[in-house]
Amino acid sequence: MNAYLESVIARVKEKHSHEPEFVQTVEEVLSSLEPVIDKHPEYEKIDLLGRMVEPERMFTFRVVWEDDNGVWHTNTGYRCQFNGAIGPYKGGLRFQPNVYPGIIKFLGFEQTFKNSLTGLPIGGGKGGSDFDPKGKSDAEIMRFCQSFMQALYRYIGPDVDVPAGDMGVGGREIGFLFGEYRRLKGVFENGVLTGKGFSYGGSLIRPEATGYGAVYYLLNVLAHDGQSIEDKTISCSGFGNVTWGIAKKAAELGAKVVTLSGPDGYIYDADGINTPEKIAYIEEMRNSGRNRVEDYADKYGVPFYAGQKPWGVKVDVVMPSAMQNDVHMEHAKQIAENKVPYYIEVANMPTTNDALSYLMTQEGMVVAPSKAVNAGGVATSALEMSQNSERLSWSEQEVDAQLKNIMDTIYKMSVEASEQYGLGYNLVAGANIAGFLRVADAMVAQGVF
Ligand SMILES: NC(=O)C1=CN([C@@H]2O[C@H](COP(=O)(O)OP(=O)(O)OC[C@H]3O[C@@H](n4cnc5c(N)ncnc54)[C@H](O)[C@@H]3O)[C@@H](O)[C@H]2O)C=CC1
Ligand SMILES: O=C(O)CCC(=O)C(=O)O
Repeated sequence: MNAYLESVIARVKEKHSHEPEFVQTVEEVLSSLEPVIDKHPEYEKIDLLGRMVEPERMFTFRVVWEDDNGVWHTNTGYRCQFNGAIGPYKGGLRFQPNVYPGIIKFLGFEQTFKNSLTGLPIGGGKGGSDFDPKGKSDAEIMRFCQSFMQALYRYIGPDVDVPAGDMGVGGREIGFLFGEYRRLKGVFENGVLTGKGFSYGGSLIRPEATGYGAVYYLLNVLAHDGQSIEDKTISCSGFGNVTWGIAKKAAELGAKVVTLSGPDGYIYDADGINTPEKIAYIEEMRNSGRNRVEDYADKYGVPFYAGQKPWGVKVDVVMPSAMQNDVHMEHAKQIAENKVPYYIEVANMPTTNDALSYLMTQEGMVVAPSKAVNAGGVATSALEMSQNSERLSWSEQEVDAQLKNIMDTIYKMSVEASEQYGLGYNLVAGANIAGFLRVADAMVAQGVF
């Protein structure tokens, strides 16, 4: 391996051994950049890679909130402003009990390259809290969001840092966060957050955008092989915002999602989760805060497999869409044994590095990386920022057409970058290289920073 590249990875491994998710993404991305780094020996002198793996700024804050019984609780809030070379920091907030700096940093690092791939002026950021939304009342969620924003509002802004949703943060939370920001600042600065409700500056299609974008990306992959999406079966994990968007678009195009999962297990619906009622029920389950997918099996009389993941189900397309490291080596082997032709990552880093390498070497399997596939969400957030700046709202058709165009371009750029560096049809390396080059150019141009 290139000596400079190797030394940066080794340094990250040593320095961040207590943050395995961050080490994992750095190793995955940097390893695939070797042909680029070989071609640019000048990067070493300006320590471009060393700078890229160090967040520009990261901070933690105390979030105190009162529950419905009058008991006070203390959580930790985080914001990581990872890389602002190509635009204001941009990325979601995650509320989940397992959130710690390693998760926020892995997400911020991925976000930097993903945002670059969109071609839009957005830098990489991420944040969140170890707060557990499960079982909380609306009033408790509101008080938590208000307290979170009280600590954060001085450090964000439409041209500074623009948070949005991620796991555990959807339209309801963004509404509470925005209300508190407006109260504290005394200005109607709605470009400060994305994923807002339409009535106060949200973009049409943003709720669906990550899932729709993933399906638009899949259409490109299928077209490359002369295939259509019609009648394809898809297995998804989770039953959150992203899975909902995939199911909705897949149904519209004649394909069907047949699995959902949760921390309790997975369900298999052979008929497909493809009626408006079933799709709306995904949303209902997510919003219930129960975090139980078994509810779907109870309602629709389909099999539920307690404590298991859906990766052993034979389908045409696997789309892990819940969380990081959902697919391990044992699952990768099941997917390969089932001769699944398309492995399309959707959640951020859903595959362990060994499982990803294994899948990428399977004959007859196309592997697509999450930072490209799920970029439609943040891209549409950037379109929301544009609409807020213009003080206009675009039609559903306009946003959707732009989203589709962005996803087509991301696919094309990834293919071209991979070919240009002699890697053939490697969508994973192609996305990493294309995302890296834009950030690298901007960092080189901006000097020591
Ligand atoms: N919301 C967005 O616009 C974007 C989200 N993503 C990524 O997509 C993934 C899903 O995000 P969202 O759908 O927004 O989150 P969400 O909070 O709406 O849904 C997450 C889902 O994961 C499930 N889940 C949690 N722990 C689980 C476990 N141990 N086993 C199985 N399922 C589990 C939850 O039950 C829930 O259904 C995450 O990796 C997120 O970072 C990526 C790009 C944009
Ligand atoms: O819409 C956004 O700003 C962020 C979406 C997100 O969190 C992600 O792309 O992982």
